[in-house]
Amino acid sequence: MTQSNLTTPDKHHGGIRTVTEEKLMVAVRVRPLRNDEGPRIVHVVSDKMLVLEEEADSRRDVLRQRRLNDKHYVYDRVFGEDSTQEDVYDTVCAPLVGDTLRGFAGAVFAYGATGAGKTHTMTGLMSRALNHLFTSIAESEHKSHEVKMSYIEIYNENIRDLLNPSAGTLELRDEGGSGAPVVAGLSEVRATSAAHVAELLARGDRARTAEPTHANQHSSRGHALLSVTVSTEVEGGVQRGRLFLIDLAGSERAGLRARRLEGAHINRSLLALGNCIMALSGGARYVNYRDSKLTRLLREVLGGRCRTAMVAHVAPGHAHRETTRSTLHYAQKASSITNRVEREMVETPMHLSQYRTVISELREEIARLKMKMKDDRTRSKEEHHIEEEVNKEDAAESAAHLKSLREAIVSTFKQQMRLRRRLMELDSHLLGLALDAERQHAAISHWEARFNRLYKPINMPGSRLSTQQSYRGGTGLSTSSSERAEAEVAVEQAWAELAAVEREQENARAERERVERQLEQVRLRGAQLEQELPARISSGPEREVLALVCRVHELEADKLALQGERAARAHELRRRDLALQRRDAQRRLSDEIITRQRRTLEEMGIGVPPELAQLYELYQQEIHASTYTESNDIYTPPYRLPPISTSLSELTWSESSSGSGRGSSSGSGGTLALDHRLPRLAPTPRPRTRYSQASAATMKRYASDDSLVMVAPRGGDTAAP
Ligand SMILES: Nc1ncnc2c1ncn2[C@@H]1O[C@H](COP(=O)(O)OP(=O)(O)OP(=O)(O)O)[C@@H](O)[C@H]1O
Repeated sequence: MTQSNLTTPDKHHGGIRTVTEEKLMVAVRVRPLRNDEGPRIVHVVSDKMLVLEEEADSRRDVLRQRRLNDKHYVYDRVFGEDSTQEDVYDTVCAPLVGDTLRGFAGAVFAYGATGAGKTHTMTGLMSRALNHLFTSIAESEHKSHEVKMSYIEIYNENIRDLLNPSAGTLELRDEGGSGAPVVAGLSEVRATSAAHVAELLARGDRARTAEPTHANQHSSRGHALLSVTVSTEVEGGVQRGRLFLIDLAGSERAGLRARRLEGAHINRSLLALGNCIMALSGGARYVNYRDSKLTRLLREVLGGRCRTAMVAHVAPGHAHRETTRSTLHYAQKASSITNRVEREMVETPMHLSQYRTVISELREEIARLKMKMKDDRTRSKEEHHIEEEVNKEDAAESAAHLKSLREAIVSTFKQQMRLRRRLMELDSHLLGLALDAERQHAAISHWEARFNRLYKPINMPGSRLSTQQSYRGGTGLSTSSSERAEAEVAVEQAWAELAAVEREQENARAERERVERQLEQVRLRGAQLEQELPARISSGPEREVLALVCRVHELEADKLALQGERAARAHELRRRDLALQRRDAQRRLSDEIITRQRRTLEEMGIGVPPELAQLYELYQQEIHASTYTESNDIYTPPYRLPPISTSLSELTWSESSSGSGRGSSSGSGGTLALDHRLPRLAPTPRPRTRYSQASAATMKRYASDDSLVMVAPRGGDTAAP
């Protein structure tokens, strides 16, 4: 990454912020030649140059013509076939890890055709980068680092959470203001050690979509994006560094029918990426990132404040000439992209009410100080000449004392601000922890709902032992062993996370109490010092100093007000996301309960009481109305209540069934036949939006899922027993 420029004052933090303009670092890695790829056409000439052999136009003077046609490419770095994973890591990635710890954003992305070696490189980089990160943290003087990671896959333009694959497809939302899109509902896992990270990565890699292609037996069919965030408490806020490691899917020409859609999506997103690279390299003022989810997500990496490295991959054999040429061309274009790299310093997000309290306290302080100045001015007019006479000999001593008093006031004010800030950080941290805990509870409930379904001995919710045992001991439902294993891992992980969160909550509360006590002491001291002021202030310059202190208070209050609004918005978004997830989980659970109840009624041959039938119908309509809207961008339910089989709707509720202890009563005996039929469902409307299309597909899936379809009893038009 070639650096140029410049250092600017950091308005927000009173310090110096370094802003550098840097070119994207471009490296090319050539993987070893395989037997089935024809002769070698790529030759690494030096660690910065390679040559692509071109075909001669005629058979005469082949050698000479080749030499003329051969194309030389120069990059920041070229890795030959015998390069090791360490070589690539040390050159490309290691510097970015150091930057991440210092609050910068860095990214490495692997580009190239299918089978060219992207995943090979990125797997090596990911594990090395995270190990390096934890080693550096252990050696660092700052002990307040927090590492969080998320891992997603974009496959067929759908975003999946590789650390929580059961969450389904996630939405990409544009967050107002910052411009950086947000993946709603994405799990950010707190990573505690290198071993923990290795386990998370392995889990994520297993969840990736891979299939054989003509060029690669284990081809990754989606783009994988690993994001690691390191937050470090520093004076004045939290410094946040981010590292993105991106393994792009490889384009492929094969026309296999089954892979056409997938290929189209991969090519579309890579084309969009290529277009962005071309636009950025040409210095275009407008770059269209919106053509694919990949480019929307990579906006920051390509044209933002990120220090970025691209590792282009090529296969050296003749069979891949066209794709190799195209990769080398894009890589060359990419080397002229420049990013404006900045250290990211974020004020810890805090709840608005916390800001309000501090702001009103500051304003009170300002008002009090102003009063003092006024009082003093009045008094000094009246008493000025007397004071001058009486204290002439003490003037020098008084000035020195006043100076130290002023310094003590400013210093206690600074201490107060630092402690208040710390308090707000801790409150915010506690809020975040509460959200984390909720998230873990939601994950546990999710698996409970899937595995402990309804007709088994009920475990007390929240009981760790019972939940964990239920996965080991069996639930009595037929679930595959791989699903059970997945559940077991997920639940254990969630409980472990929850325990860590609870420990952290205890620590944060203890720390909060300590800071609160300190703050009280400092405030008392400040109040005592201010008591001395009216009697002491006698000169214009001293009054000016006091006015300045007021101004500092005012500015601090305004700044906090702005931060408060921003933080409140971010917090509200997070809260809504979580609420949506929970509603969705509750809805799914209700659907499941209703479906199973109806199925049981049917299997046992019990008719449906009319009131219940009406409720079923209302529920069905309600679900339909709330999920079937034309522009429902925010909430796409992954499940729909399955359609009720027509024959079931013709079941009647029979009074006579009460004799066998199954039915319930109303009216006179006998079959209530047609008057109390289960209401028919409203006809399924034609899908109009992509969401409703997805829902229609989901309905279809339900209909073909044996475990969920309700089958009416054989024979007979009505099923009354
Ligand atoms: N530098 C290398 N040294 C040794 N083997 C390599 C190297 N690069 C790639 N390979 C091997 O080549 C094969 C294809 O590599 P890989 O899966 O990384 O390709 P890819 O570019 O990620 O392909 P796709 O886009 O289809 O996922 C793998 O078997 C991998 O182990």
